[in-house]
Amino acid sequence: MNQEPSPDGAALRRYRDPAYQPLCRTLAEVRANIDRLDRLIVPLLAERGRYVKDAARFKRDAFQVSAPQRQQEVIDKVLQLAAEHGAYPEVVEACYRALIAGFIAREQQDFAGMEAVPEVPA
Ligand SMILES: O=C(O)C(=O)C[C@]1(C(=O)O)C=C[C@@H](O)C=C1
Repeated sequence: MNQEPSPDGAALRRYRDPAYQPLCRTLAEVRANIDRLDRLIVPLLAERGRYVKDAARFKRDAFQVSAPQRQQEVIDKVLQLAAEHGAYPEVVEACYRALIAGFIAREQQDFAGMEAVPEVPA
């Protein structure tokens, strides 16, 4: 029978690595920390989204919105940050590929609703 884990029960398993230091006494405590971090992450994603929206003002066409070279720079940068902070690289890369895909879709929509700035004659 499938059953969700008990939030308040004692640990059922342990890591074989003797150096592993548990962070929490219960799953409820683990989840309270995950929820705390999600409350920090989502506002940061909202702020990031506002800058992506602003980026559309500086672009000429759909290729520039997609900016594949910049996408690769962002992936390389976050993989470097993952290494510095001990984050799982495959998780960071998957998150950022999904994030960028979502942001590009939004930016393409924003771009389609914009008008060109008239060019000022020299
Ligand atoms: O840097 C840009 O030009 C952006 O629009 C931002 C961003 C990003 O989410 O980091 C989004 C779309 C582009 O594919 C490249 C990067």
